Amino acid sequence: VVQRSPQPQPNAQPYSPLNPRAATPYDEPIYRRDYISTSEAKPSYDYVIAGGGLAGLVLASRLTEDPKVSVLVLEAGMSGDDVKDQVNSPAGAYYQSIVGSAYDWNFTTVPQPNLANRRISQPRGRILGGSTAMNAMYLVRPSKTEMDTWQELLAGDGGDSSTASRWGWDNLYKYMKKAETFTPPADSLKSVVNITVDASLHGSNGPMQISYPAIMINITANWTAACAGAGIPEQKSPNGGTTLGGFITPSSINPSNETRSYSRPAYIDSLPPRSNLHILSESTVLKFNMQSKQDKSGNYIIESVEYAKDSSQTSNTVVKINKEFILAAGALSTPKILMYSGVGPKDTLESAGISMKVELPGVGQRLQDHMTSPIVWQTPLQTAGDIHNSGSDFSKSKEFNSFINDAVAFANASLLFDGNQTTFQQEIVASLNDTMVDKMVPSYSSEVKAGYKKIYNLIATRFFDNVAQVELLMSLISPGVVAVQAAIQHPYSIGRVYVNSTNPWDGIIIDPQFHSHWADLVMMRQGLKLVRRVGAAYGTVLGTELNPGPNMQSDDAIDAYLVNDPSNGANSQFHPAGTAAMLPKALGGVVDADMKVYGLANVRVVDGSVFPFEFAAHLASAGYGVAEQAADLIKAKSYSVTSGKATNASVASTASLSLVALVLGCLLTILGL
Ligand SMILES: Cc1cc2nc3c(=O)[nH]c(=O)nc-3n(C[C@H](O)[C@H](O)[C@H](O)COP(=O)(O)OP(=O)(O)OC[C@H]3O[C@@H](n4cnc5c(N)ncnc54)[C@H](O)[C@@H]3O)c2cc1C
Repeated sequence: VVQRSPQPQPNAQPYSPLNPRAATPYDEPIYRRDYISTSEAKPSYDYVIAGGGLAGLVLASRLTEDPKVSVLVLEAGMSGDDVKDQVNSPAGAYYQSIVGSAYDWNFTTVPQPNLANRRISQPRGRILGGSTAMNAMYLVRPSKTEMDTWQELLAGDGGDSSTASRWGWDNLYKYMKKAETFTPPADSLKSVVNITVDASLHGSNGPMQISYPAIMINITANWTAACAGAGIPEQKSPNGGTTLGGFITPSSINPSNETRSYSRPAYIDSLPPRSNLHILSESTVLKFNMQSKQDKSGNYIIESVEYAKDSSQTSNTVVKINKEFILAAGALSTPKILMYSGVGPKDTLESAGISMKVELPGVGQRLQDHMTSPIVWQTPLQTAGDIHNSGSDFSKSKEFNSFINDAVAFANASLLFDGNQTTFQQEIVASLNDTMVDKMVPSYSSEVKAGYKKIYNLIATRFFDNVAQVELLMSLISPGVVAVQAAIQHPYSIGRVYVNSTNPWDGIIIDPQFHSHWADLVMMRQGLKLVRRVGAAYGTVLGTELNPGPNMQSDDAIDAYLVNDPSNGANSQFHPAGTAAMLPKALGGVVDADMKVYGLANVRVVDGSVFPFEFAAHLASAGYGVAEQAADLIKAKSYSVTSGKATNASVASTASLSLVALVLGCLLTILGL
């Protein structure tokens, strides 16, 4: 085990708003005063946010920087105070995980026909902090090519080219950096493990702490060399616009106390009390209510939101909206709230018996996820799992509890096919036709289908070699074994989430249609072959291959393993996205570049639902960037239910200045001056 020298503790200092250098004051009850009980909730707020997860807490924190603005966060899950030690410990993500507990929504998909009818597990955080309280803490950004493609998609097909650039690389990168404070690894780690660091690619003054664990397992030392041995070049500038290559990625770890840095400690617990911010846990948002009339632009105005503690509550609690309602319930739950409020695809709402207010066919569509599967070897060397199982003093130390997997590599199609990818690519491009699209896309809408076709072509051409198709991740969490996963990054399969009742307490139906496009299985199979090449380059550090096993060499055998094996075959990497995509409406979009839901005057979606396609990255960094930018957009211009229009912040302040001038003028006249 390589250990880093002790980190300097931050000097005792008063907590200023979002002081990024402050250790988390998690244990100091004084900082809990933003959390209220149901009876303390006010009848109305300027902004009501559904979901206190990644995006919801970023928004709550940023919007209440203005003391004149009032915000209520409604979080379905519990606060998490009872499990804070489990959540705070990075290694706790493996050894005392809240996945599968009452703090998890414990979603599963419907049986997936192309995966031997397996139901695929989809954990999601049901706790303040959302999925950032249970995630694996990898900090990996999407690539410039992907972000700039998002911008391009927003600018065409009737989109707005003047606002599209917000979602291109330059701007989103600025906001991803705004969210973070980066601390480089200690020299003692760098001298053993090849970690390439360019601090200029990271933020230096944001609430999220981005760093490295205090210890790394020796096997990690050979990661980049083994990748190079398999033909994957080292990525020397990870997270700065390109991801292709092998590297040790930073994690969302607070190095001052070796704890998980996630949206709650970073954005809320580090705040001084704010009387304008109310956070209500154990409060599930069920639906929103809109006025019967449309405004001048033809959009419906939302006037209230209904929520309840649980299904035994006899009538829902209603809170009024002064300005806007923001959906931040995550990619699997945000579309559910839209649908139960009467906004969504006509056929879904009709068959569920929900009265349709706004037809928006893209709601719940475009569901995609990264699928992953490992090769597992025995190893004679010590793993984190061995240390954990030993029960030694070291296994209980703060240093060991900071352990987290962080060796990754991103490979494009030429690497996966050893330079022979052209035929595969041509077949993918050639297989796109209307018959295939009608079969693949579970929607009646020509707009949703147009979006699928356009993005499919971009993935099959522009992304094919310039952007990673597969991520490799090394895991050392189990005793006696090393696992390296291959996770497909740009699936061609597409699915949906939908509802089939009028009762919002009924579960969401999740059908990603995994592997419904033949190319996804081929890409995963090639990924596993590349993993074996990395394993071979590792040499004697890795012993016998346990899974799928040395006998499974043919394409058919690997495919069968991926399809059938319940625990090691293809499973979710837990990155669902796209169900309220930010795209032009003509491409099946649900929100515009302002994050406003088409057809609604004052509802925005700010969470992983808005990503228009899967990025070749873990999704949290992009999520923080999106939420940071959303806060600025809302601060600059937001809707007022009273005035019935959106007001520009500078116009608002000019208006209030004019009012002051008018009052002063009247006073002076009255006084005869
Ligand atoms: C097990 C796991 C491991 C992961 N590992 C990584 C990783 O290593 N790196 C990475 O970058 N990403 C990782 N991710 C993904 C990342 O955490 C998510 O992409 C990110 O948290 C999504 O942010 P969000 O704001 O969209 O949703 P969330 O963070 O999930 O927040 C949504 C919140 O809304 C609440 N909510 C839902 N419905 C309602 C309702 N009706 N009313 C009120 N509240 C509601 C939820 O309880 C939750 O708190 C992982 C995810 C999981 C589950």
